[in-house]
Amino acid sequence: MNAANQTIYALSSGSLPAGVAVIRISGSEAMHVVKSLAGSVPAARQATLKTIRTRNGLILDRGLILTFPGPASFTGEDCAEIHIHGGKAVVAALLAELSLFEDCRFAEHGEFSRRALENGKMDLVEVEGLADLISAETEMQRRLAIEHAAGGLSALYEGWADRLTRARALIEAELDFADEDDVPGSVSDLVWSDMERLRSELAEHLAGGDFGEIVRDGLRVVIAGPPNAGKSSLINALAKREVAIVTDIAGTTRDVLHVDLNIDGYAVRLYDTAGLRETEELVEREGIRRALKTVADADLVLSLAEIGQPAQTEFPGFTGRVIKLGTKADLRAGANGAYDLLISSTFGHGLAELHQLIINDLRDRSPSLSLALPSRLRHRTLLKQSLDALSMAVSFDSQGLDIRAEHLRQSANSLGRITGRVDVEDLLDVIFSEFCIGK
Ligand SMILES: Nc1nc2c(ncn2[C@@H]2O[C@H](COP(=O)(O)OP(=O)(O)OP(=O)(O)O)[C@@H](O)[C@H]2O)c(=O)[nH]1
Ligand SMILES: [K+]
Ligand SMILES: [Mg+2]
Repeated sequence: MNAANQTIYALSSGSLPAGVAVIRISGSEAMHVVKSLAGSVPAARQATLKTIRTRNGLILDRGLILTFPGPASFTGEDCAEIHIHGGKAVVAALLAELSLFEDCRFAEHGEFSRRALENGKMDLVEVEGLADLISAETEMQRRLAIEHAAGGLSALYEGWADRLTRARALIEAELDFADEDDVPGSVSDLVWSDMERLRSELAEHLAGGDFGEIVRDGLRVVIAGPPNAGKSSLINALAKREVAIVTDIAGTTRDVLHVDLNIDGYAVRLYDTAGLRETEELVEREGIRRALKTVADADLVLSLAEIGQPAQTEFPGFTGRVIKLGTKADLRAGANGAYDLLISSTFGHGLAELHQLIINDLRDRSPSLSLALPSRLRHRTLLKQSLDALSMAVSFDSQGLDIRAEHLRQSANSLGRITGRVDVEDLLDVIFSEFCIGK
């Protein structure tokens, strides 16, 4: 039997020890394995308490067994779950026992999901959404992931692909009858006005990808400014721990450091960087080079300056938003209009207001209340291809109908590749390698 047909098993629950551990089994041998371990196969989808024994009759543990005969299972194959006590030795003993069954082996990364995809239980966007759901750490990441995992986005793409395909069919029908004089032009007009509408829907959706990626990967906020402005003190104050070294020596920070924060349910990755100044010192220069590169890749820059000093507003290669922060406000009284906000990391002043500025920035970026947004480069690339093909189809009146129909076909194909309806075999290894074992 080749590897793809073998029955697979893995620990699907989290790290051990734990109260309960769940071992999942999928494949044609699943029911045979359950019968051998538990003496009989419990009724489908009913948790049943069983004594689990080795093939020599020794008791391994007692636990719940659930069976899901295919195709009504996660993978579409015969599946079983064994819920045992989550002790390391208990789980090791059961996994060792499972390895003795013929045509059974330990699952690879994401192999359960891969089988679900191959058996048509999920499409590619749903599979990616599931991976994101499992790794979601903030509420907004969870909400975005569930849109993908639960099929919201797939339905949108399939609806659009169907619309493109129907339009192409109508255009091709018109081509077939082109010799006959009595074909009304109005069908074609209706098709093209609908395609024009679809083009703006697609463009709007694609534009939401910036925000989708920010929700999924986190907003990149970079702290920048001259040496001793208090950059490292700020990252420490926001992280509530000593992430970075703070001294009164200018040029303390050299490497780029970061912490992940959860601000109002959004993932925010905050970077501390080397102080920006002219210097001949080799290590510091390298630090500054890295700082500027990090700034260029930022979504939002916090430009720090000690109160009284001007805050830098322009950074090479960065066109996004800059928030000017006057630091060490405790040293001098009185606000100065040159800053967006005055803070004191030492005393915690202004930090709540800074949180609010970051939240406002995120809200400004959000295209809509819905999180049915593309969130990966893969989605964006294919959406862009789909949009480009559709734009070609609608915007050149002079080209032949057959060419325009071909553009419609290409546009639908690109959408089909997002959900995996159209050839994606080469992509699968990359996508599933992100998964943990047991998913
Ligand atoms: N009074 C006061 N001092 C501060 C405050 N924030 C930082 N400092 C002091 O300013 C000095 C420099 O702080 P750092 O956080 O190391 O500054 P930096 O911008 O990271 O400096 P480099 O890494 O050298 O670029 C330290 O002595 C801090 O204790 C503040 O809010 N109030
Ligand atoms: K310093
Ligand atoms: Mg520093």
